Amino acid sequence: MTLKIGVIGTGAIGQEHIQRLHHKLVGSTVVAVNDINKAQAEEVAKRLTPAAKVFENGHDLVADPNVDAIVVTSWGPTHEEFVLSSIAAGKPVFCEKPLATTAEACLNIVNAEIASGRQLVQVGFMRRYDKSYRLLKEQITNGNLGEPLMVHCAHRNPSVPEVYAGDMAITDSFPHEIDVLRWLLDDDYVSAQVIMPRKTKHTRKDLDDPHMILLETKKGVRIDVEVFVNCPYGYDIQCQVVGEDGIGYLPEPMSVLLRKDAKLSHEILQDWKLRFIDSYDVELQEWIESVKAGVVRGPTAWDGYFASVTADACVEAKHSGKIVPIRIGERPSFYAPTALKPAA
Ligand SMILES: NC(=O)c1ccc[n+]([C@@H]2O[C@H](COP(=O)([O-])OP(=O)(O)OC[C@H]3O[C@@H](n4cnc5c(N)ncnc54)[C@H](O)[C@@H]3O)[C@@H](O)[C@H]2O)c1
Ligand SMILES: O[C@H]1[C@H](O)[C@@H](O)[C@H](O)[C@@H](O)[C@H]1O
Repeated sequence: MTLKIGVIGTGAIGQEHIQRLHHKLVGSTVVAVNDINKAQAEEVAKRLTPAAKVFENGHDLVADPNVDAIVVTSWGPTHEEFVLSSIAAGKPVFCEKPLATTAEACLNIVNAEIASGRQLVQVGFMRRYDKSYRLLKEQITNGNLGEPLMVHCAHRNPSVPEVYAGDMAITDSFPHEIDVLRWLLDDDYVSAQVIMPRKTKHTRKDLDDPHMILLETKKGVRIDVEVFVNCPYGYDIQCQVVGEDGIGYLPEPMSVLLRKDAKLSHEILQDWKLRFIDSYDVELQEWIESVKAGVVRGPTAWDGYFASVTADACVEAKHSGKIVPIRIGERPSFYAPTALKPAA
C-alpha cells in the first residue's frame, strides 16, 4: 500500500520533505499540498509533485478523504491548529519541531490525542535517527564511558532568516538539544539557567546571539550548550559526553582531509539540510512504516511537550537571570513505549 500524504507548509523543509516523500523514500506519495503563500505552493507542486492538489487552507487538506496522513512543515505558531485538526480527523500526523511554540499548546495536543484514544502524532526530532548520535548513544548504553557526569554541546548556524526573532534560539534551535540529550542520557531535566555572553557583531540589533544554556538532569548530570546562530564559519553541531571512565565525542560529518595550499583541512558544512540529510531520510522512512503498522515509534507528542516545558523554563531563566526549576508531571501511561496504540 502506498501512503498518500498531504503536506502543509511548502517552505524550506516542506520542499525537502516533499522531495524525499515523493521521489526518494519507499511506500509514500505526496497527493496534496498547502501554504498560505498559494503561489509558492503551486510552484512547488508543479516542480516536485505535479499531480498533487493544491489546497486553499490546511484544514481542508486534512479533511480530504484522499489524504491518509499529514506532514506539518509550516511555521511553528501554526503547528497546534494543524496537529489538532489531524487528531480530530483521526489521521496520523508528522509535525516538524517544535510541536508547538508554547507548553500550553503542546499540552492541548497531548490532551486531544489521549482523548482520541489513539496515538497519531510524531514530532520531527530527527537527531535521534542520526548515525553519529546513535553511535554516541551506544557508547553510553554499553557502559563504555561509565556514568555520564557532564555534557558539552554547541549548536552553530552560519546565519538565520529575518523571521527568526525574539527567543527563537531557545524555542526553535535549542529544542533539538533538549530532545536529543534527554534521549541520549535517558534522563529528564530538573532546572535551567541561561547566561548571555557579549553579543556578536554579526547579529541583528533585535536578536540576542549567542546564548549559553545550562541544564541539570534528575541524575545530576550537568549540561552546557552554546547556541550561536550567526556563526559565520558554518553549520556546526558538537556534543561531548564526559563520563566517569571516558569521554565520547559526537563524530564529525565525513569529509575528505585535504593537503592543499600549505594547509591540512576539512570542509565545514554550511547548512542543516546537508548535516542531517540521512537522518531525515531514516526518520521519514521509519515514520511511513510505522503509520502503515498503525503505531507511533518515534518522538511522541509527550516528547514535544517535554521539550516545550524545558524551552519555556529556559526563556524564563534568560529573562529573570535566575535558575528556573523544570516541573513536569509523570508521563501518562498512554505514552509508555509498551502501550503503543494502533493509529488506524
Ligand atoms: N528538523 C529540522 O532540522 C528542521 C529544519 C528546518 C525547519 N524545521 C522546522 O520546520 C518548520 C518550517 O521551517 P522552514 O525553515 O521550512 O520555514 P519556512 O519559512 O521556509 O517555511 C514555512 C512555510 O510555512 C508557511 N506557512 C505559514 N503559515 C502557514 C499557514 N497558516 N498555513 C500554511 N502554510 C503556512 C509559510 O508561508 C512558509 O512557506 C519550523 O517549525 C522549523 O522549526 C525543522
Ligand atoms: O529550524 C532550524 C532547524 O531546526 C535546524 O536544524 C537548526 O539548526 C536551526 O537552528 C533551526 O533554526
